[in-house]
Amino acid sequence: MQQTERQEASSMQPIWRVLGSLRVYRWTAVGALVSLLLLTVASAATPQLFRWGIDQGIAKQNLSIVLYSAGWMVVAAIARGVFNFGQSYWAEAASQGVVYDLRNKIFSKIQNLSFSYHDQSQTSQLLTRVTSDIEQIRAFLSTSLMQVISSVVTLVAIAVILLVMNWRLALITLTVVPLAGWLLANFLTRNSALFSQVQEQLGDLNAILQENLLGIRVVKAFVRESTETTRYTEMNDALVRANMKTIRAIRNTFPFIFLLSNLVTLAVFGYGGAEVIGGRFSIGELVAFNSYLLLILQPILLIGFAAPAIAQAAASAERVYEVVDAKVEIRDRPNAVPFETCGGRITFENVSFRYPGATTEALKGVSFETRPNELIAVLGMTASGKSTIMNLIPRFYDATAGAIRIDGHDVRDFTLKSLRSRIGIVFQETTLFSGTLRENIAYAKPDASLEQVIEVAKAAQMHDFILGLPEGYETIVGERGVGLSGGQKQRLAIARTLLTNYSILILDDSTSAVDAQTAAQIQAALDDLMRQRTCTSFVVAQRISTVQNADRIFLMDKGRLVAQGTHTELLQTSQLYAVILESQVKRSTLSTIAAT
Ligand SMILES: Nc1ncnc2c1ncn2[C@@H]1O[C@H](COP(=O)(O)OP(=O)(O)OP(=O)(O)O)[C@@H](O)[C@H]1O
Repeated sequence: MQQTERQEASSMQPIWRVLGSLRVYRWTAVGALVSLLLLTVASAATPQLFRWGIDQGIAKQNLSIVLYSAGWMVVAAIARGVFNFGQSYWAEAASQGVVYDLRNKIFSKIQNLSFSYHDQSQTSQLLTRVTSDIEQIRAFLSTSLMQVISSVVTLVAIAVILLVMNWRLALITLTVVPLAGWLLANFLTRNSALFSQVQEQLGDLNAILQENLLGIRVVKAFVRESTETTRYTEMNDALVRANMKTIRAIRNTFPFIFLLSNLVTLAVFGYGGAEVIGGRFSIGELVAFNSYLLLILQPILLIGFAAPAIAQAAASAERVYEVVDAKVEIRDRPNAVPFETCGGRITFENVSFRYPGATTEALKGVSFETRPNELIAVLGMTASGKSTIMNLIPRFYDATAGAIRIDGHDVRDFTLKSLRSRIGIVFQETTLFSGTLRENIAYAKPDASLEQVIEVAKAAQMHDFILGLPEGYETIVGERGVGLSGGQKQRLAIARTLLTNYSILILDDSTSAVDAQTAAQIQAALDDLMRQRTCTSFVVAQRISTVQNADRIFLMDKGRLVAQGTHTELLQTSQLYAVILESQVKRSTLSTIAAT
């Protein structure tokens, strides 16, 4: 029992937190609340006007009172309209304010979350949180919350009025309240899990859609359209089934509430009619009583409809706060200092690393030190840990054991912003943003002049291609660079990085999709830049030309740094190097033949 109470309390906790965020918009919320109270007064006054019109006007054949009461009824109706508008307007304004803040908060949190969080969370689930979960919260604040407050106020006001008018009849009427309340409470306790399930399934459905949109080319290439459609349809069916379950639950509860109200109407009419015949109650009072009976049912139903929405909003709020509260694993240390000058001494001290959730280590006891202005090529079989080394230098992840230092300072002692802005990295996979080619190249430096953009595009062997386009640098590229070849995207990514204020440059297999000749041209242009501008450069290398140009080669195997030295040295000392090189010579010869 205690445990259930605790669970309920904790499941409603996010709702209290949402309510707390109304503090920022307290005056708007107060406006909504005051309008709501005045609306209740106007509604509760109307049956009294009826009573007055019937008892003092119609029964006593006094036309002026009939007209007066009718006139006041019109005034009450206008007041209801005005206050209704006021409460909807202000409630909407407050709810929009809260979700505006929440949307911004969750977005900026997503920007700050570490790589490991994004590795483990589904993009589509995050999308659902930012869109439909936040919408549930908005609907709760603007509608359900108002419904509940208005219902409670109306119930209390009407109960008092009824008790004053005729306490016996009032007690008969008010029996409907606890009974309907009990039915509703039962309904909610039994079905709260169902409401969360609906939200989760909506997230899953979005996940399939998103995955499919991103991978639509693969789907088509492997002729998996019908399987994908079946997968989506099955999930869609499950969502409809869960939704229908909630509808069935509603269907099983609400008819009983209506039945209750009808029974009470019967009792009021029977007992009230007898009171009127006995002369203890006027007809006007009975009519007013009946009107109040209708008014008392409305709040109960409203609470009934609001309750599932509140349960859904609580589930949504919990999911939203889960992201807002997620721990940012990689952050500045309290006394972090800016990374300003780079001498070029990058040291890995017995570094081991295991990706969160992985069972094996991606790096095992890696140690090395670079010398100023060195160009390091990192070579190794696939999955040997090359990219992982690159990921640790800008602290995309922190080493599980050991330390990484730049000029003797632990990278964790630098502020993240300064560290990352001085490291230019070109990833293996390229992401472009929707916009022009120029905007994409100048992504990290939006105020770069066209000359600067052209300069880096030239270095990345991209300039001639761009000039050949009708719109040149103003050509729009899609969010994923649709319309550009893999090699063109990679070159654009290189240009984008070259425009930053880097002093350490990391090229993670970033010319893998570029033909050998162009890669050599890029390499030649980069070689100059690397030697002039950087303190140290790393190139995850696939090409012999890169390896030969490098000052030193690090050879990785199964997470270990197994050999290091110049090309000539490694040829003599490492059998693995010879094997890898041989496979690359073959690949290079094949691509040269293909190119000619
Ligand atoms: N985000 C991640 N989460 C969990 N494991 C990962 C992640 N990224 C890489 N790994 C694992 O870490 C190991 C090293 O991967 P890494 O990407 O560093 O290899 P690589 O040498 O760069 O490979 P490739 O040449 O194929 O790019 C692999 O076993 C890989 O499965």
